[in-house]
This record gives sequence, C-alpha cells and structure tokens, in this order.
Amino acid sequence: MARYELVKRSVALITLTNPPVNALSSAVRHAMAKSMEQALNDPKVTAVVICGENGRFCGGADIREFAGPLRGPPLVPLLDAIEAGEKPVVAAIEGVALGGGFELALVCHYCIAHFKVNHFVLKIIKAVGMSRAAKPLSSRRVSMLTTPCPPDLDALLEVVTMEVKKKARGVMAPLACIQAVRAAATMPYSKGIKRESELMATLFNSGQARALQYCFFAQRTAGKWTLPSGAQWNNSKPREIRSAAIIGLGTMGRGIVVSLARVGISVIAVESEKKLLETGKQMVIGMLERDAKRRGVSASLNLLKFTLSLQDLKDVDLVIEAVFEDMALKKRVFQELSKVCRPATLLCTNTSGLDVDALAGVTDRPHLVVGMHFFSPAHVMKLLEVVCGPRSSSETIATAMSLGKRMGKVSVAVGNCPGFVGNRMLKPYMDQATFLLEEGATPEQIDKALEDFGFAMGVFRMSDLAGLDVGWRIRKESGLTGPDVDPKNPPRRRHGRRYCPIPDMVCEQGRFGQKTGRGWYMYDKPGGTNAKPDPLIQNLLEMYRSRYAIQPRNISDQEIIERCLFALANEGFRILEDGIAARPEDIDVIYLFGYGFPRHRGGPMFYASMVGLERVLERLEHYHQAHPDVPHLEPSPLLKKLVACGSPSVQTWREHIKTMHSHL
Ligand SMILES: CCCCCCC[C@H](O)CC(=O)SCCNC(=O)CCNC(=O)[C@H](O)C(C)(C)COP(=O)([O-])OP(=O)([O-])OC[C@H]1O[C@@H](n2cnc3c(N)ncnc32)[C@H](O)[C@@H]1OP(=O)([O-])[O-]
Repeated sequence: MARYELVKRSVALITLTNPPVNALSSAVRHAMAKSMEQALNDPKVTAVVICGENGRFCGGADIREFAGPLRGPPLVPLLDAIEAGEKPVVAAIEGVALGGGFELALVCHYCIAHFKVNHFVLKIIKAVGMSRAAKPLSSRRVSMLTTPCPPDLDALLEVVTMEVKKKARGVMAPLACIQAVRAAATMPYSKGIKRESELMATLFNSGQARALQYCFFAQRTAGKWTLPSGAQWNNSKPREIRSAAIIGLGTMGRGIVVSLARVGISVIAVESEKKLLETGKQMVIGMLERDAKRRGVSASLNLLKFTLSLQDLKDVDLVIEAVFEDMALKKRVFQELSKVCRPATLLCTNTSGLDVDALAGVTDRPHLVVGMHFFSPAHVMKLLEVVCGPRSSSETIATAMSLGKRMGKVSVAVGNCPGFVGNRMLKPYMDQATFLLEEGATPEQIDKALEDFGFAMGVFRMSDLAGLDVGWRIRKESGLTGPDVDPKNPPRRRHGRRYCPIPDMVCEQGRFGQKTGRGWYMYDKPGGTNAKPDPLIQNLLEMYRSRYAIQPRNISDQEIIERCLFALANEGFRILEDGIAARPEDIDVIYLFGYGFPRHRGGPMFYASMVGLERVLERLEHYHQAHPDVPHLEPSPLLKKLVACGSPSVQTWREHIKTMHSHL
C-alpha cells in the first residue's frame, strides 16, 4: 500500500502502491502515516521523497470507500504532519495528482512534476539532500504563505459566481469552491482550512455527491458488456482497425470522419453526388483544421480520401453507413457493401433507431454487422450506443466497443429494438412535454422547469437544435401524420392512444428549428442560436386548444418534472425488463452523455431511486389514472416488483431483473 525504502543511506523514499491509481484508501493512509513517522523519527533520514507506483502519483481519496462509513486514519492530520515536519518532503509527481492526491502534493515542501519522473527520483533525492542544510523549511510550508487578496475580490467572485450558476445550474460543488477561494483570500490559514472542511462536509453528505460518485462508477461499468452466451468484455478480442469508410457526408458522417481521423485511422468518405462530396470534403477539412488548432496538433488530412465509388472500399477493415434514416436505402447500401468489401470487413450502421438485424439480413455476413449509433455532433458528443443484433458476433461487438473507446467515446452496448435505449426513452419524455402544451403549458415554461432541474437544454430548445423535420418524416413514414393516417382515427388519437399533432402542425408551417430560424422558438436568423418565445406559437396553441375545447389550466413545475421524468424512467424500467439494456447504469450513462441529463442527478434511473421508487410508482399511478389513454404512464411491472421488494438500491436491481429473453 506504501513502500518504504532508505535510499543513499539518508533519504526515505515512500512509494504509494495501490493500483490502478494509487488512491488514498484506508490501508494507504495507514501505511503512509506509519512511513512518515518512521522517516521523521529516523536520525539517518535527512529528507523524504513521495511518489506513486506505475507512473501515477495519486488519484485522490479511494472513492469506493465513500459508499460506507469512513474508516481508518483521517487524511488531514497526516497532511498536517508532513507540512509541519522538520525534514524536507518532496512530491515526485508523474501522471495524476487529483483531489486528496493534489492536497498531498501541496503540503510537500517541494514538488517536481515530469511525465517520466521515475527516471529522476535519484537525482531528486541528491538535490534534496544537498539543499537540505542551505534552505530553511519555514518558507516552504504552505500554512506560512500569505494569499494575496485583490481589492475587488467581491466583484470578481460575483462575476465568477454568475458564470458558474449559468454553466452548472443547480450544482453545489463549484459554488462551494468559490466560497473556499474567498476563505483562502480573506482568512488566516487555520480558519480558511476550517471553513473549507465545513464546505467539504456539506458537499460530502449531499445527494449530489452520491449521484456524482454513482456516475463515476456507472461510466466505468458501462464498458463491461456481457452477452447471454457468456462472451464479454474481458474474454472477447477486438480486431485492430487501421482503415475505415464512411458512407454519407451529412452532419453525422462528417463528425464520424473527424472522430476516426483524429485517432489516426485512415478514412475513405463516400458520397453519391459530386457536389455533396465536395461540400462534405470542405466541411471535414475545416472541422479537422479547427480541431487541430484547438488541440495544438497538426490535422491528419493525409489520412483522408473522398470518393464517389463504393468500389474503393474493397480493402477497408470497417465501414460505417451514415445515410438517411430510410430502411430501403440502407438495405441497398448494405447489399452493395456485401458485394464490394472483402469478406472480413465489419459493416456498421449509424442508424438512430432502425432494425440492425434487418440490415444484417441483407448481407453475406450478418455476424459482422453491428450498430454504431453516434450522437450529433459526432466529433463532440461522447456517447456511442453499440447496438448488438442477435447475430452480431462477440468479436464484432468487442471491436465496435474498443473503436469507440479509441475515439474517446463512452460506449454502451445495447440491444436491438426500435430507438434502442436513448431514443426509445425519448419518446415518452417528449410526448409528455407536448401533452402538457395541449393542457396549458408553454414551450418556455416546460424548458425552464427542465433547465432548472439541471438539463443543459429543455426539450423544445433541444428539438429546435436537432431539427424538427427528422421526427416529422419518421411520423409520416409510420402513418401517424400526413396522407397515410387512417381516417378512422379520432382526432388526437392514433392506434387507440393519445396523440398530440402540435409538432406536426409546427413543421407544416416550415418551422424546422434553428436551421430555418423558426421552430418552437424564433431565432434572429436561420442557424441562429438565441431562442426567443414566438407569439405565433402562442397563437397556434390557443387556436388548437379552442378547436378541441381544451380548457387550459395552470401547470406546476413539479407536474412538468414528474410527468416528463417519471415517464422517462418508466420506459427505462421496461427497457431493463426487455433485456435491451443490461443494467440501470447503462441507461443512466446513455442519458448523461447523450441527452444532457444533469450529472449531479445521476441519470434517470438513479434519480428515480433517489426520489424513492414508491413515490415514483404512486405518481405514475396518479397520472395514469388521469390519462388512461397514455400507456407510457402505466407503471412498469419491474418498477412494481422493485417496490414490492422494498425498493433496493439501484446497484442491486440487476438481481431482480429476470428477462425472458435478454438481447444482451
Ligand atoms: C478520511 C477519508 C478520506 C477523505 C479525504 C478526502 C480527500 C479529498 O479532499 C477528496 C478526494 O480526493 S475525492 C477523489 C478525487 N479524485 C478523483 O475524482 C479522481 C477520479 N479518477 C479519475 O478521474 C480517473 O480515474 C483517472 C484520471 C485517475 C484515471 O483515468 P483512466 O486512466 O482513464 O482510468 P479509469 O478507467 O478512469 O480508472 C481506472 C480504474 O481506477 C478506478 N479509480 C480511478 N480513480 C479512483 C479513485 N479515486 N478511487 C477509487 N477507484 C478509482 C476506476 O474505477 C477504474 O476501476 P476499474 O475497476 O478498472 O473500472
């Protein structure tokens, strides 16, 4: 846990040895305290060097210990002992020094940071030994340093506070950090430290801390996929991908090309027309150049090739199809790829919800077909849903997951059903938002309630950004609106369920969101981002309500949150029942990284568990009674089962999920 060595007969070298990140677990703190005591009491020792094993100084407190009562020696007295000690202590930092690890570095009298500090430990030791006599330690103790207090501190912190409140809506920790900075600037060290401890204690005991700790582990759990066959992340070997092809240079295709090229994969990009190819090429080059400038590296333009011919793809390792969401078109592409590409080439689709297995079925290699569902803009958004069809091989899934990781994505393996996990859950969430419009709410009221909850964007602002026409086209294709609607459907009902036609009416006016300068909001110009409430939408809503004799009512923010978010989580429970997601953590990670769900709320499933499953069940029953024609509000059997089992913690739900037919 911490190795103690006497080097050159006078320097104590303490190495933190707690893989993988040398976190300050109870055992490490214990060993550190013992080692420091030994070093300080040994007359032969003139100086101490602290480093971490395997190229990592220290990842901070061991977060796993936060789940239970804290045991073992506390950290602060250990840090105080190092800081106040009469022997110089040097932090030899390589890799990370985070949280408590950073605090450890701060209390050392000297810090040396290098990307390969192990090579330097002996030199450091020599230098420390030589400087010992010459330099008294008083000037090196952090508690003796004075912090300059700028005269305009209040104004400065006010500006920062406003900024933080805007960027991290409802999040406690950044505001507590500002208060800690104020304490450091205005109080003596001992009082400042006390204030910091109080702030820390408040945060530590908050629901937000639990949510954030949950998110940390959920993100790492998500990569550990498993199939009913027993194949899983640690027994399935991914293939190495050196070359890839992207079919379609629309918004998604362009983002995927950039994501691949910047990790050194050579990419062939294919378009169907010369003009589209040229436009796509210019856009990709521009994106890569901007990206390279931002990251201070040169753009990898020589890795790119642009072509109109699928014949150029015969030797690539993997293809990602990113054409329109049109099954017939996608099938044609997959049939063609099957003929052109060598038999070992993996064929992936970026569909956001179509049947991956139906695409696999038109190829000569269904086992090499998998969904890779990127989120727009694909070179920015971290989420990748890897959609496992029933015939996708474990090697294919492992390759898609590993490629996602290589591109810096958080990859989550999901089963194959309409909308997969993320978009399947989005439907009940968005349906509730539009039903609330019918009943009396406005887009801005609903968005504000969701943004105050912590979402980066409310549902209507998000829809305007994504473009309203995509969903409209899908609704037309599935006969929910347009000329193919069955005339036997009563108004505002489809297939016996409540249906809100307002989004269709908005699209019929050519309002497709930001790109047309009009959507649920109005914008200064097409492509503008500054959303303003639009009186025309207000009129549309009023006319709609009067046409259907709907008496608008005052709707509380609480109702907005409950109906939108409990319907969202309810669908999550159904997804777990159906075996489309393996764990609640996977669903939460998808919503955190793909849909702007606030991290300090942990994700929809964790949020439901924090609210209390009994309460969620009771509210869903209440709303379903009021809206019996909305099946999404009917509590799922899994939710009922979990409540009947005493609402176990989210980490143990998996034990209660008995799927008849797991898709994963
Ligand atoms: C008295 C009690 C003490 C209280 C004192 C409070 C002290 C202080 O004020 C508060 C803190 O320090 S708060 C803490 C402040 N520190 C932080 O917030 C740092 C959080 N950590 C990180 O940001 C990243 O993990 C790194 C950048 C360290 C490495 O990134 P990377 O190279 O991409 O690797 P990776 O894939 O991310 O992780 C690999 C494995 O390590 C695991 N693990 C990692 N850190 C852990 C930890 N601290 N703990 C436990 N485990 C930790 C991780 O789960 C994974 O395990 P798996 O079983 O293999 O799945």
